Formats: sequence, structure tokens, C-alpha cells
Amino acid sequence: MASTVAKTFVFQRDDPPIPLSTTADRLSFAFPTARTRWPKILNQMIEEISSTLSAKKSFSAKEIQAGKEIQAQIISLRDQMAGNAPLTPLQYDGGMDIENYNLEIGTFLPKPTWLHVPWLFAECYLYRRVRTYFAFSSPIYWTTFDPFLTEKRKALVGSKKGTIELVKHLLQVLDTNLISFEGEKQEALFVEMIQISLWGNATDLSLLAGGGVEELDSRQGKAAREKSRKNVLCDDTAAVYQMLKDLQHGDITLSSREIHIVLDNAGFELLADLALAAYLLKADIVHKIVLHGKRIPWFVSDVNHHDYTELVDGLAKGSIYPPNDISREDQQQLARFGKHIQDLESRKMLEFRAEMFWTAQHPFGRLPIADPSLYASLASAELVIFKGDLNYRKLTYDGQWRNTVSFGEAIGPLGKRPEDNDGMRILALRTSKADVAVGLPEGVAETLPRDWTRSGEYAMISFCDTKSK
Ligand SMILES: O=P(O)(O)OC[C@H]1O[C@](O)(CO)[C@@H](O)[C@@H]1O
Repeated sequence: MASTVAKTFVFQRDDPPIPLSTTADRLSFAFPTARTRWPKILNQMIEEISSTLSAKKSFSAKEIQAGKEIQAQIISLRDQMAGNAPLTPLQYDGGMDIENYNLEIGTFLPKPTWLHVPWLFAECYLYRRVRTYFAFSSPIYWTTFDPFLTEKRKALVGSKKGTIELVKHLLQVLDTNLISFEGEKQEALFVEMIQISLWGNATDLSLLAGGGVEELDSRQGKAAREKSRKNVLCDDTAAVYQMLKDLQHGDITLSSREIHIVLDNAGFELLADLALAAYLLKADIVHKIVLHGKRIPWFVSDVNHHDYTELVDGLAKGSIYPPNDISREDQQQLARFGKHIQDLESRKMLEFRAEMFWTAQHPFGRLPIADPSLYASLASAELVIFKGDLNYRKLTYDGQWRNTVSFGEAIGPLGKRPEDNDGMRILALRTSKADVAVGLPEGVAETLPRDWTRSGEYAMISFCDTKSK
């Protein structure tokens, strides 16, 4: 049962005419998500507030009261969801994005309810709505509270084996003279770093909703990556490598080649992305990497500025794993990597930004009209790497595309060369955890297991270049 969108909202002007994945569609992953996964995530938040209230003895009566009020709002939201209530306008909490969320709600036909609404919109709305509850609270403690922080920290601690393995390997890479590393070896290393960043996305806390972090180790590390390599269903790595090589050997006067990475999850995935960034800089493929994170707690495990600094500083200071839990040598290696990242930051070769657009409801094809200055900065980079499932869904509108449609077509306006500017080079690194999947060769989807788009076991490396040559 596809929901339609009446194209009355200026941002929808260039959206492709593709039916969207909705929470009413029994065959879609949106169906169990709205009925089971979201309520579990809301329950986790309610529990997190309870344990915070009981752990923090120094809370004032006002802070306790405020915490309970937020909890009551989340409980009410969970009940509205279960009762298929309409999506109501968000309360204005000072965010410039609220108005667009509310305008877009009015464009869905029929009137959207929790169990009959386009999935992508509703999921962004859900996290943005929860944020308003915290933002409205007067005690400062709650306005900056991240209900997912404990989970994110636990997952990082649970990723110890993968973290140590990855850092040790990366330090060896950084100790190699990469510039003289010519030909096939150089390309093999590039492929490996892309694979590390890609499969770093296989660990996702919103998918593990309610489950433990025990299975993290089995999804991380070299062995897991090698096993999964055959599951990359479309792989444009060679084209990206060639493009970057041409740039490197081309215009030597170009003194500031940049790559932007639109991040996904904190913890191990962020570490894998930092590894990719450090490698690209060391190999002189680019001169600067800009990392884009989220401004607010988002989709459980997405990285925000606090998560970023906690990881980098924690590695550098040796505070992520308790001293009796890790050997002295391993601790020193982690610290060396953390300090290397801090050094890149202080030399302005690495920068973390958190623009509001990334937590707007917009599919990314709307970027040129929704945030022209962000678009201009991404378009001026040599490459923009989008990590993870949600970014892929936003690139492809979470549309019900045929699997064989090209990635360039599914990303709408971003896949077409604009008349008035150079366009963008987009690389999506995605392990598949939803329904949308494009760019597959004819006949491949038919050979895969029933739940292949949802399991996180299959992946896409998709590249689209609309930049002038
Ligand atoms: O962290 P990622 O890779 O963006 O995955 C986000 C997850 O959340 C969802 O977007 C929401 O249910 C799934 O598609 C996916 O499992």
C-alpha cells in the first residue's frame, strides 16, 4: 500500500516520481520497524532515563521532575505509535528545521499516521520529535542529554578486539612509505581501506535493538571482512581509485584536494572511517578530510561531536579500556593512533562539522535547494563519501526502485550534471539494512536469500560522478 505525496512543498519539486517505502506495507521492513523496533528503541530511552535518575544522587527536585516529564512524553509517544495516531506538528524548539518537518507532514495523502506513513520521513520525525522533549526541558542537564550515549559507549567497549586489530594494522600502513607504494600494491591497499570503512558499518545499534553487543566481534576484523567481500553486490571501487589517481597525478597546482565523509555510526564504524581518512591523507591522495556528523542524538548510534571527541581523546589518553583490561602495548598503540588524529586536526587536515541538514527529513536530492551553501562546499570537494544505510536511503529517496535501476538514476537530481555548476562525485559505502537497493546487475537479486536487503550481510559500493572533467 503505497502512500502518495501531493507535490505541494517546494522542496519536493525535483523528487523523482517513485513510490516510497511505507509503514503500511506488510512486505516492507518498515512494517516490523514501526510495530516492533521503534517501540523497543523508545523503551530503551525510557529505561535510560530511569537508570540516570536513580544513579545520580545529586539531582535537584527540579531535575528529577524534568526527567520524569520527558519520560512521560516518550511513553505517550510510544502509545500513540501503537494506537496508529496521526503524526502531529513538531513543537518549535528553536530549530530552523522544525517548520519544514511540519510543512511536509501536510503533503502526505492520506493524512499520515504512525502505521501508514512514508518510512524515511517518519523515522527522521521520530528522532527529531524526541529531541524536542529534551530541548524544552529547563534544567540544562536534560537539554544536552543523549539517551543513546550509554549504549554507544558499551558498543565501543564490546568492540575491543576489532578496535585493537584495526589500529595495529593501520599504524603499520601509516609507517609504510605510501607515496612510493606504486601500482597494484597501492590499489590493493586502497581497496582494503574502503572495505574496512564499508564493513565498519555492519555493526549498528538500531538493528541490534534490544539485543546485546556480544555479536559485535564476529562482525568486525579482517576475517569477517574477507568472508563478506563476495557479498558486495555492486562495486565501483576501481572507478573511484582511477579518478583519485588521475587527480593526484593531474593538476599539481591544485593545493587543496578535499574529501568529505558523511559519517554514520559512532564507535567502531567511526574508528574505521578515521582509519580511511588517515590513510587517504598519508598517501597524499587528498590534503584535507572533512567529517560530517549529527547535531543531535540520531538513529541510536549516529555520531555527534561528543562521540567524536570522546573516541579520539579517549584513544589518545588511554581511557577507553580500563588498564587491567588491555595490555600496555595495545594501550600504547591506541594512544599513538589517537594522537595522530589529534595532530591531523591541529594541522587543519581533518575537521569535524555537524550541519543541521543531516538531521532534516530531506532526501539528499533536495540538498541544492534545501542548503545551497552546504551543497556548494560538498560540490567543491573532489569526492563525497556517504556512509551507511540511512545515508543510502536518503540518497535514493527510500524509493521502491527496481534493483537493476542505476545508482545515478535513483539519486535524482544529484545524479544529473547540473547546468549551472560542476556537480558532485558521490560514493556510497553501504551495508544493506533496509529495503531499497539499486545498481545490481540483471538476475543477481533473484539468487539471494529472502531477507538479503535487511540482514546487513550484503553491501553496495556505488559511485556517481557528475563533476566536470
Ligand atoms: O546506521 P545505519 O547503517 O544508517 O543503519 C540505520 C538503521 O536504521 C534504519 O535506517 C532504520 O530502521 C535501518 O534502515 C537501518 O537498519
